[in-house]
Amino acid sequence: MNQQPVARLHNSQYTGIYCKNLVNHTWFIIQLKKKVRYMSNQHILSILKNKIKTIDNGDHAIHVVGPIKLPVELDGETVTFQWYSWLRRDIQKSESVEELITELNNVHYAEFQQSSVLVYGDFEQEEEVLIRMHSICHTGDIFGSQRCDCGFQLKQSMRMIIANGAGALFYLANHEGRGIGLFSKAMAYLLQEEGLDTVDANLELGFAEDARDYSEAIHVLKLLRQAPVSIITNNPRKVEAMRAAGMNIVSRVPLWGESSVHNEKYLSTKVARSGHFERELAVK
Ligand SMILES: Nc1nc2c(ncn2[C@@H]2O[C@H](COP(=O)(O)OP(=O)(O)OP(=O)(O)O)[C@@H](O)[C@H]2O)c(=O)[nH]1
Repeated sequence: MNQQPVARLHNSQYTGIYCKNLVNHTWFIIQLKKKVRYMSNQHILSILKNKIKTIDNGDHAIHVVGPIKLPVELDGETVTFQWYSWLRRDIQKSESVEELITELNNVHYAEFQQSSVLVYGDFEQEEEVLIRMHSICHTGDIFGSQRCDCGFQLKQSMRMIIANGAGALFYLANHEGRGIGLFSKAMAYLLQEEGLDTVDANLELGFAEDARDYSEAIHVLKLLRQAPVSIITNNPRKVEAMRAAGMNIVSRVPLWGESSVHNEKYLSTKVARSGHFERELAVK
């Protein structure tokens, strides 16, 4: 019988070579994975980096992401806006866009609201543009509550901007209940059900009548456009705030909806106590 020569390895030799190969192989896979991850990170970064602008305000930064194409259904038609969102971060140390992106999943941003702006047409260059600084209203904008005119104003200002050919709708997420927050607004509603008006309800709860701040939105507006704008509002304080922040407001365009049994008191209190312009007054 022919005996085939068998090359035998001692166990230890065999295990040694096997381990060496395994180590080489594992090292190779790890390096490959690292490289793929690095390349994919670089790719992801290159997609996002060009779409993020940072406004450095010394103690805080405002990161603005966009434009992002947003087709919106309005009155049975699809209208395309360019959407931007922004994030304010207090600055401990200056932070690169890469660091911001890498950290995104460590911070629970869904717990905090972020604001938006919907831009229509050539907002930067067009001579006459309309803007709306819209304060978030969970009940009016989302549920269609008739206790206020917010839902109507939101949609109507979009229509007005489209009809004008260019403009921007700022949706200000930290303005709920004129700055008191949703939970407090719910309590203000309960007090209103007992006869208090909107102003007294806020005051009784220990808040200012109107605690809104427009500075962040104004920074973002200035990033998107330097030239003068017209503002859609019935609220002279918005106009004053914008002018005080150095915005050139050429005119104000009013925005009144229908009054009903549900919002009558709310609308009349705006004029009687919050200084809103009356419906009849000419545009200023
Ligand atoms: N505190 C409080 N806030 C309310 C009430 N009803 C609506 N709001 C909030 O009021 C804000 C809208 O502000 P308004 O005073 O209606 O209008 P404005 O923004 O000052 O003025 P316009 O530009 O003319 O609309 C939204 O944030 C709503 O959530 C209410 O009864 N109490």
